Amino acid sequence: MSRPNHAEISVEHLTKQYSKVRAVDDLSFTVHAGRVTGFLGPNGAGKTTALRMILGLVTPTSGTATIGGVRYADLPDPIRHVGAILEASSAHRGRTARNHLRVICRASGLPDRRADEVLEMVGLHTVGGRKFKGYSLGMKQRLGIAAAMLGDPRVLILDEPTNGLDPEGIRWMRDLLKAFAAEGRAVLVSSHLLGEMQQLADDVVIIAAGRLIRQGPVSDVLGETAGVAKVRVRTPQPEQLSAALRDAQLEVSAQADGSLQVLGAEPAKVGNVAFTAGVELHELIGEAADLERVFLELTAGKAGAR
Ligand SMILES: Nc1ncnc2c1ncn2[C@@H]1O[C@H](COP(=O)(O)OP(=O)(O)OP(=O)(O)O)[C@@H](O)[C@H]1O
Repeated sequence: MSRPNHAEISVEHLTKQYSKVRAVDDLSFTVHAGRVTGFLGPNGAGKTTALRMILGLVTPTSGTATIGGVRYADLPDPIRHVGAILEASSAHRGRTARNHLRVICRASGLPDRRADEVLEMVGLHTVGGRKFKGYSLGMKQRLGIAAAMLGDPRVLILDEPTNGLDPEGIRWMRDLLKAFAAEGRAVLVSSHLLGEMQQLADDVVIIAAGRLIRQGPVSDVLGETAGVAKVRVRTPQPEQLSAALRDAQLEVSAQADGSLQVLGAEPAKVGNVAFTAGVELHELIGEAADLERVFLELTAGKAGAR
């Protein structure tokens, strides 16, 4: 067997049974180096439990989670391999951000200057001397990322990192994580915000009720459910067009605003059907399947919270 990439996360048959709840159920997936992997599932799906098992904070009932082939607990110098944020960063309220990071540096055998380097990376260098208690939630999130990056890790694991960030902060986070992955590192980021993942992730792992629903490149997962692609079309001859579209085996429904919605077709197909039927079009808009709808479709009937 070839040795796994040192930044690859491999989850195999991971299961966590609490007394009554099976929080994670025979879950297997791989997080590849050089890619951002979105870990998606409704609230209570088991994301946090799975991440905590990868980080050695929760003991699995069965199964394994390894990073570069090694369990987290067996990594010789974990801060240099894996950076993680499990919740908005917390620090001593009266301590400055810079001192907070320096404390971690000293405890981990890293040079003090590393604190300033990561503050610069996350755009907090001008406020590094301010006390933590004055930090906004967005600044705390940035500080959390700074702390996760101290050891220049090959792997970054983040649980809902955009919670509390404003749109500018979300864009910043997205660019940072993409740049991190582009350097050949692995990024695993959980979220229940699907639209956000669509813009951030290269791959997705979708779970519900502790079980794997889908995994793969975002484009494949969206493509698989191309049937949920929608086209909105406006015409002065809606009856004629509806009939022609149904003849072409497409699903059509009239909308309250007078337009028609066609499911499972590309705009070109709808345009072609209209042209062949001699129907005039005033509007033709394709709406790509978004992750939100794919997600609802894939997890239908599989409640997240148990
Ligand atoms: N320590 C625990 N003891 C008992 N049950 C737990 C424990 N931790 C989690 N659970 C249960 O396991 C299930 C999965 O929880 P988990 O927090 O992993 O989900 P999640 O996908 O991260 O959800 P959220 O997005 O809401 O954080 C839930 O039903 C939760 O109540």
